[in-house]
Amino acid sequence: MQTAGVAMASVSCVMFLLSMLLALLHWLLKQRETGKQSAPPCISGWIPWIRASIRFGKAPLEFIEQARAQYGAVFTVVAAGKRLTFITEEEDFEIFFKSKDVDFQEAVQEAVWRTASISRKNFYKTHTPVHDMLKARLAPPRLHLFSANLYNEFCERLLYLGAKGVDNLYDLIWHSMYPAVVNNLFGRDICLTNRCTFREMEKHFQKFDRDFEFGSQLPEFLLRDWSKSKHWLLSLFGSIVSNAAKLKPADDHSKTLFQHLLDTLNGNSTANYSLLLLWASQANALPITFWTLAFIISNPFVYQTVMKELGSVMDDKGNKKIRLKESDLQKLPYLKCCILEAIRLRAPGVICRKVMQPLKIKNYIVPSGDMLMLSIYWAHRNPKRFPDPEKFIPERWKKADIEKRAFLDGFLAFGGGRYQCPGRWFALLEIQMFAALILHKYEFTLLDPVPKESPLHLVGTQQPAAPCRVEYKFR
Ligand code: HEM
Repeated sequence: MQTAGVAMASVSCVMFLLSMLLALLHWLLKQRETGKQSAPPCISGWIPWIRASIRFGKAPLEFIEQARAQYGAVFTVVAAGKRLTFITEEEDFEIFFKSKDVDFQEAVQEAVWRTASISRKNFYKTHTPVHDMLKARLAPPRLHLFSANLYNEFCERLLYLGAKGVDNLYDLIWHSMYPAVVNNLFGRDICLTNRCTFREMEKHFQKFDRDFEFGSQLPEFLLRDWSKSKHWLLSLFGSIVSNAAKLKPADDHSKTLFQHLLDTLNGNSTANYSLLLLWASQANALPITFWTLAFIISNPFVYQTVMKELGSVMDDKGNKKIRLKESDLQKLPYLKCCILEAIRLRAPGVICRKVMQPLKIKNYIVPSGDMLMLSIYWAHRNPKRFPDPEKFIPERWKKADIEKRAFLDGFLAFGGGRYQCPGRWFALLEIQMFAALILHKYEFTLLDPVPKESPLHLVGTQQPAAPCRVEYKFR
């Protein structure tokens, strides 16, 4: 009787376990089915994975557009083991900038560690205060604190160009603009910007900038040259930081942006953040200045219109010392339209956020852990927003209220949301001031066609794919 009872109990126990197992199996199958249905199309698989990675790595910008045409508005690329989910339609961009289920800091933290050796702990402690300080210090009401000094720095650098010459336009901009802006933000000659020591710093910074994207993703031992330049720059900033601490002015208005950065960091990762600030302030603004000047000089009607406008604000002898204040720049709206149009055409390849909770986009569920990617470069080629999108048409910006610092709808070059680019107003100031001064002082002739943009990089604005020589002489 007892044994029969035990046997019955064991059978029902087994039955119970079996039914639980079946239920679990059924649930798993269902999950797989719904998962399959709802995740965005994924470009992966064994052979295609390698092929996708290689194609993606060789010309990532083109790859995004081809994948969109083939797979639709939302798709995932598995590249170098990471899931990157792209959204390409404007109606989905609000989720990217505003959803609480996506995160900026989680998206960039690893890249910040790889490029500037800022630990996760230090990053979370300091990132938001640094961002807020930069946003406040570089806000429009404070730009006049930079402009007089920036003007003097630019004038001095332009003296080195002499009365005439031939040069690659990109190099010419680099050598004139980079030391001037670094002096302006960090303090005069504090970052080796005097003529003798500048070349070494320039060499390391250019190497750091060129492979920044790879450095942000790969271990350093795979990028020996890049790593050498990174550590050279970090150790340079190590000594700059300790010197700067001794020279700190007490008055708030006399401090450079760099000194405000040191105050905010209070000893945490100071050299590391200084390197990131140097990179963020140069990596996009310099190529955009190149494109602005190249587009203007190569287009006779635009060039003439810009020069007419400049003539109405500055005296017409380029080699005389003229003054140009921040308020004068407001009298140059056409030049500003040219800059904004150049930024539209050469906007950053992608920006990203990390998905923290499964995210519904269209009929798909994007799994947590994915990187959500938005290509500003392609968003700026939406013909509904920007008719004839590939053409350089400064006139399209007449519709924007430039005086009130409003951009055109659909223009996203500076990102958006909580961590939008804090340097955007300073960027527009420096590019406009530099372009006004150099165009007023020199007459330019292009010796090469305007090059195409390099398809290699996704992070930041595009660099020219080939040299572009110009001849310049005093007006
Ligand atoms: C035309 C020039 C520039 C362009 C197109 C540009 C664009 C951008 C973009 C797209 C982002 C990412 C925003 C996001 O993900 O939503 C960014 C971030 C940033 N930009 Fe700019 N930028 C420019 C110039 C500058 C300048 C001149 C500075 C400094 C003086 C600067 C400082 C920064 C910093 C510090 C960040 C990181 C913000 C953070 O981590 O919180 N940028 N920029």
